[in-house]
Amino acid sequence: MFTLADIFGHISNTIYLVGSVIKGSLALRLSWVLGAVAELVYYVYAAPEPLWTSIAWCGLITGLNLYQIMLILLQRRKSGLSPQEQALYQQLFHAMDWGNFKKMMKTATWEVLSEDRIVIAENERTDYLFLLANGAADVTLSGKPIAQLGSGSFIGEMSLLTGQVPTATVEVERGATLVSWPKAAINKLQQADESLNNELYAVFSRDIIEKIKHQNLQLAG
Ligand SMILES: Nc1ncnc2c1ncn2[C@@H]1O[C@@H]2COP(=O)(O)O[C@H]2[C@H]1O
Repeated sequence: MFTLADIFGHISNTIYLVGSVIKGSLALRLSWVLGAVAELVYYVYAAPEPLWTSIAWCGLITGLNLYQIMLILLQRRKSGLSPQEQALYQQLFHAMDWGNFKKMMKTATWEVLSEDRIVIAENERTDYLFLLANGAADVTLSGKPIAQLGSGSFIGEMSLLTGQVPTATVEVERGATLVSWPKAAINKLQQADESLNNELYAVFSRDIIEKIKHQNLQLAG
């Protein structure tokens, strides 16, 4: 039969376990705090007398992690970027300097599509670069499907790089979260800052490599 102390011991270790599986330093720190608090209760009731040395260690671990959580939250607030933008940075733009990414995000517009939308049509000049932050899109050429795009894919980066007309038609599915930039704003940033320009090339290269890898798998399969 479990005693109250046993239950808190198990709760504590379950929290540590879950916290270790979830990605992200904030989740890990939170699990350390919650786990240490549950462990502290365990040490109060596990023996006839509270185990003061272990309780003191739990208190110290809780305090240090609370301090680190505060630093992470302060850093996030100072960064001036929304949690969505920060997630985008971690996922796709980490090759870019944080300040340059912020400059890019200033010219970006976020939108959740209420219906399917053709954002780029083959051979028709477009004034925008898109990023599918979340959702799916179909790429067609002369009406034939050639690829499917998932979260984290750029749309229109090829024509932005070549200066030519778009190579395909892209229809984004309803419910998708789309980020868009006026190409003129991106070009202006590229011309004003060589490092930003190089970093953007690195980001696009990664995207195009992923597309080629995906295409290769489709061709092979
Ligand atoms: N084979 C492909 N796989 C994935 N995406 C593609 C493929 N061909 C074209 N695209 C995307 O469709 C877009 C059409 O406009 P762009 O040529 O500017 O940029 C293109 C890419 O973003």
